[in-house]
Amino acid sequence: MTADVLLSARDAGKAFMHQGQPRWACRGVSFDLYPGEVLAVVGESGSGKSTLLRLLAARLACDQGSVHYDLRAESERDAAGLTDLAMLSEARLRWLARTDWGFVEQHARDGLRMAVSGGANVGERLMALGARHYGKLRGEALSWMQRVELDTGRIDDLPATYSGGMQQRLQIARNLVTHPRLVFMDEPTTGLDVSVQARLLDLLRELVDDLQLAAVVVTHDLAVARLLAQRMLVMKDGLVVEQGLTDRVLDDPQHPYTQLLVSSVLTP
Ligand SMILES: Nc1ncnc2c1ncn2[C@@H]1O[C@H](COP(=O)(O)OP(=O)(O)OP(=O)(O)O)[C@@H](O)[C@H]1O
Repeated sequence: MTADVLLSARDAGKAFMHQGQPRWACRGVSFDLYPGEVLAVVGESGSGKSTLLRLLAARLACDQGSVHYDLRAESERDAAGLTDLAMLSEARLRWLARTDWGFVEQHARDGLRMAVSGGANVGERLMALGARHYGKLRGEALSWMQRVELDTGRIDDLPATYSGGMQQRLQIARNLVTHPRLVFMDEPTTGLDVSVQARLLDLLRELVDDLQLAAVVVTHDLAVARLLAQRMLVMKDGLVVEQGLTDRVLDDPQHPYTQLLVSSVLTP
């Protein structure tokens, strides 16, 4: 591990009980993610992508190996550097998840608070950081709504009245308002209309560039990986079968499974 690494997985794995026996959903995953870098995790349904993402975001505990995160910039008093997430208290992990990390769910309603307005959804994470000034919170919410191209006139509306694409934009604003260093995304554009998807992907790419965000993006869509990620992991049956620079993996796939994935997209 080098000093620059932001997130590091070492032999990470998770098993679930299946018919009385542990069955590995993912195992032996190792990689380093650097600040500002986007990593895509691709593979077919059931290959273990979402489980891996949940391990990385400490929503699940590893049954094998470990995940480490660079805590240094998280607070002035912390000079711990790369820290095993398993060593952090629940409260500390919650704090990380609300401030230094974002998590964009596939279904926006899983990542939004549906009972409060769009503006409150954005302001809430700032309140977790201690912001209390109503005017400033509203100003930040307005500015983030503009940034993700939402109609600011909808600030007081409940998210349920937003379209699917708008809800996803709101979820993104809610996650980015605290300027996290790392964002986890689980199929962020899946299920949206193709034209909505394309614009949302462009927006995500712009935000990632502008904010110098590091991100781990789970997707079954190689085009999403191509557009957003500099590096990618290919998963099959819970194992990483290939990893490398996105262009290299997609243009010159080495593993037969990656070759199949790539050719299935190219072949009409
Ligand atoms: N909570 C759970 N309990 C039991 N088994 C689980 C659980 N979560 C996932 N699994 C199993 O782990 C394996 C990997 O699932 P996972 O959801 O990580 O795959 P995925 O690649 O994200 O698939 P999808 O794209 O369909 O979400 C599957 O066999 C799944 O049934």
